[in-house]
Amino acid sequence: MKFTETNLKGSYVIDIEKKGDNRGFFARAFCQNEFKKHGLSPTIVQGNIAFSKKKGTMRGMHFQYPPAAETKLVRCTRGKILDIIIDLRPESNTFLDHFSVELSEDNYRALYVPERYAHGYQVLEDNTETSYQVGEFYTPSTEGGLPFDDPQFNLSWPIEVTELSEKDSQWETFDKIKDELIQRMSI
Ligand SMILES: Cc1cn([C@H]2C[C@H](O)[C@@H](COP(=O)(O)OP(=O)(O)O[C@H]3O[C@@H](C)C(=O)[C@@H](O)[C@H]3O)O2)c(=O)[nH]c1=O
Repeated sequence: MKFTETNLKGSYVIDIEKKGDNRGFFARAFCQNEFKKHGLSPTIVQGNIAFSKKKGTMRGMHFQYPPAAETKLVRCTRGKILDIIIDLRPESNTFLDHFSVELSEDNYRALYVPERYAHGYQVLEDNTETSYQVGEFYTPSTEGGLPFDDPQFNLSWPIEVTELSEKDSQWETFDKIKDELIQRMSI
């Protein structure tokens, strides 16, 4: 696996290294030892699949507050997404900066999202499937979110938004939750 740290410390784009033969290829997609060597948490407690029917569908921006903050290892196993993360660690030099990357069935790319980051993505093709492993149990009582179009972040989504959950249409903007977020994200 090839680990490339993004502009946001601790978050990584992970590419596979294919071993091809007459049948196709083989590639390692996760390894506890390699994760540890690069300083990534190797803990996985749940694995999730999300299927989105329609191009333009938006999911995010989501996070869990400590003590249930979670790492995510995100992959797009069918179709294509534009994935964006926002650094919500108050002590970080890149607090409130974001990073975006395209993940697709063709590029086999994964994104490792550290704890205390917001995460979201837009689906770029019909019938897109994401598959991701998380480092903490789903804990709805600690769930938080920000609007995908929060003016604070000026995120650049490539296409028109066609579908959004009710929950994701109701997150308060960063401006409104700033104090609470900084307090709860401080460790
Ligand atoms: C995330 C999650 C949801 N659910 C349930 C709650 C609800 O009934 C249904 C759909 O949940 P949501 O609307 O939150 O699903 P979704 O909007 O796809 O949520 C996901 O979005 C991306 C961007 C992330 O980063 C993920 O961590 C996760 O928050 O599934 C679980 O049972 N376990 C889980 O881990």
